Amino acid sequence: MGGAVLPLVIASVGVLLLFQILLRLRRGASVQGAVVVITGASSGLGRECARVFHAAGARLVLCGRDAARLQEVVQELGGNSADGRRQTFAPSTVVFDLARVDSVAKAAEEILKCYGHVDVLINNAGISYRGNILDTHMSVQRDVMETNYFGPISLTQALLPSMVQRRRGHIVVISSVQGKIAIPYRSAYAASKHATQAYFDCLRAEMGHLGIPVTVISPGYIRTNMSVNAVTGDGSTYGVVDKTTASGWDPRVVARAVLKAVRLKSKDVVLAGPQPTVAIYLRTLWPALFFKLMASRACKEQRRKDE
Ligand SMILES: NC(=O)C1=CN([C@@H]2O[C@H](COP(=O)(O)OP(=O)(O)OC[C@H]3O[C@@H](n4cnc5c(N)ncnc54)[C@H](OP(=O)(O)O)[C@@H]3O)[C@@H](O)[C@H]2O)C=CC1
Ligand SMILES: CCCCCCCCCCCCCCCC(=O)OCC(=O)COP(=O)(O)O
Repeated sequence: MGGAVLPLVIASVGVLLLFQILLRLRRGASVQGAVVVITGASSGLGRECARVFHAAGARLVLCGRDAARLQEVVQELGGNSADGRRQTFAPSTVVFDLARVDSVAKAAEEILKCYGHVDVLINNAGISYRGNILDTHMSVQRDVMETNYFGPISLTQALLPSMVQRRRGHIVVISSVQGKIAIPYRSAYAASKHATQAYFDCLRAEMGHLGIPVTVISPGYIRTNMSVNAVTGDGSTYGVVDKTTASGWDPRVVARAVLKAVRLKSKDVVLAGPQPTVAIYLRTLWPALFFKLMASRACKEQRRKDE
């Protein structure tokens, strides 16, 4: 009896590893010719997603606030072309400000006019924040919420009816590790990402029977301009490249993971190293320790600021 245990364990581990390898090898559905809308496509992760989805043959609608910077991306990606392997398409652009929620419905109409429908909406645009709660204006808390939460959900709700009608479509949102754990001096940002996680989890459940998948992607730090563009407690721009951002993941790696998640119709994906991943589990399994660690992190950061 005892002699049979070891081979059984080895066989089980082998089957599990094989299963993992097979999971990794899955390619999922193609995005060739699919209409993919990307918000925040003018820089950072959105721009890399534009490159990756364009190369995969998607018909892109790129969104942002700055027409000139969006055009730069269009120029870089080039016009329609076809080689032996794949046809690529010149992207369209739609310019609008997600924080002006009343303008989003009109933007959605413009987006729909590009190709008549949307196959994949990637809610990527967002802004971060740096500040302590005591010194943060309520207007800043609201503004971050408008850009990161109300804007994306307005766009989603404006595009959903046409997806429901076609019984086709896919909603993706770029949240953050901070949609799963809250860290000190990020109240506005973490709150907006927690709200995002909750809304899109509800949407996934409600869209399940209609066959419209919802994917929430939660990256850790990514090497982009996000810390430079972050807003502070008084509404001014932070303007600093944080060490954590500079040493973050390469946005190309994250963009490829976004494409993979779209192809596999994944539900919830965390793209982060061991520390943030462990922190997410700790928050649920051992909250008291997690809160202690966050309090000590807050003290350390405060001391650093005081020095
Ligand atoms: N960088 C990081 O460490 C991480 C980033 N993320 C998430 O990734 C996403 C992309 O951020 P990232 O690329 O890093 O940052 P960037 O600052 O490089 O890009 C942000 C993009 O969002 C757009 N944007 C900002 N505000 C608005 C608005 N009001 N209306 C329309 N578009 C807007 C910007 O467009 P423009 O200014 O040209 O109008 C820009 O294209 C965000 O949702 C962010 O929360 C998640 C985890 C980590
Ligand atoms: C291996 C042992 C680990 C023990 C775990 C201890 C807990 C450590 C806390 C780790 C906190 C991680 C925070 C990660 C935050 C993050 O990745 O945020 C992503 C962003 O959205 C970045 O935005 P920002 O504006 O904050 O730069």
